[in-house]
Amino acid sequence: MMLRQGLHLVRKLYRDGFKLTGLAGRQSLGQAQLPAPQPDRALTVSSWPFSSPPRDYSLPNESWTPEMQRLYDHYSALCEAETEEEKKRGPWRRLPSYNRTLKYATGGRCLSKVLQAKARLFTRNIEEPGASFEYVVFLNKQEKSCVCVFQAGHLLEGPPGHVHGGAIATIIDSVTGTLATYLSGPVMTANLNINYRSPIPLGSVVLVHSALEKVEGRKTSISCRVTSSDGGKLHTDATGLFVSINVGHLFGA
Ligand SMILES: CCCCCCCC/C=C\CCCCCCCC(=O)SCCNC(=O)CCNC(=O)[C@H](O)C(C)(C)COP(=O)(O)OP(=O)(O)OC[C@H]1O[C@@H](n2cnc3c(N)ncnc32)[C@H](O)[C@@H]1OP(=O)(O)O
Repeated sequence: MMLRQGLHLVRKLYRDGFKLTGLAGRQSLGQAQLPAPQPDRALTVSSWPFSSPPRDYSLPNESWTPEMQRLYDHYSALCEAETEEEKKRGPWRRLPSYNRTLKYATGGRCLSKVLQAKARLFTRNIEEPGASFEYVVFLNKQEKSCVCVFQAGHLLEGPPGHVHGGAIATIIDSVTGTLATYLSGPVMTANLNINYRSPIPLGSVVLVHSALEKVEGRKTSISCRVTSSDGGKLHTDATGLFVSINVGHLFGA
C-alpha cells in the first residue's frame, strides 16, 4: 500500500514537472521511463502531500552576507519572467528548495512511518539560518548549466576556519545531481570525482558552476567548478556520473 502511494506521488511529481521540488520541468535527454513531462503545469497546493505549506529555503534570509545577497540579486535580474506581464530578462531560473522531498520516497518500504515523518533533505536539515548550507541554484535551460551561490556556515567546519571536504562534496553532489535530474529525469549518483584545489574559508560565499558534458544512454555526465565569488580563485573541480533509474529502484521494486 505504502509502496503504491509512494510510486504514485513520485510519478505525479515527475509528470507535473517537479515545480514543488525545485526542478523546473523535465526535458529528458536520456531514456524516457515515465510519462512525458508537462513543464507549464505547476502543482497546485492541494497536491502537496504535507499538512503545512512548504518553506522555500532558497530565498534570502537574515544570515545572508551582502556578497550572497549581491549574487542572488545579480542572477535574479537575469531570470525569466514569472508572469505574463513581466518582461523577459534572461535565460536563468531560480529553483525553489524544500527540506522534504517526498513523504514516501525516503528509503523505501523498510522505513517506519516515524522515520518517514522525520526524514529531511540533508542540505536543509538545520533550521538555524546561516548555520550550515545556505544556497540558491539558478538554472540556465539554454546552456544546460546551472550556478549555485553557496554560503558555508559555521557547522560545516573541517580544517580550522575552513569548510569540510565532505560538505564540499555534498554541495557538489546536490548541484550536479539537480542539473542531471532536470536534464535526464530520475537519476542517482554513480560516481563523483573531486579535486580539492584550495581551501574554502568558513563563512565565505562561493559559486558552484555545473554544466552538462554528455548524455550516453542512461548515463549523464556533469562537470563542476567551485570558485571564489569573483571567479578569480578555483577551489574545487569535479565530475559526476548520473545513471537514469526507474523510480521503483528507490522502493526496492
Ligand atoms: C530519483 C531521485 C528523486 C529524488 C527527488 C529529487 C528531489 C530534488 C530535490 C533536491 C535535489 C537534491 C539533489 C540531491 C542529489 C543527490 C544524489 C545522490 O546522492 S544519490 C545517492 C548516492 N548514490 C547511490 O546511492 C547510488 C547507488 N548505486 C546504484 O543505485 C546503482 O549502482 C546505479 C543506479 C547507479 C546503477 O545501477 P544499474 O543497475 O541501474 O545500472 P548499471 O548497469 O550498473 O550501470 C548503468 C551504466 O552506468 C555505468 N556505471 C554504473 N556505475 C558506474 C560507476 N560507478 N562508474 C562508472 N560507470 C558506472 C555502467 O557501466 C553502465 O554503463 P553502460 O550502459 O554499460 O555503458
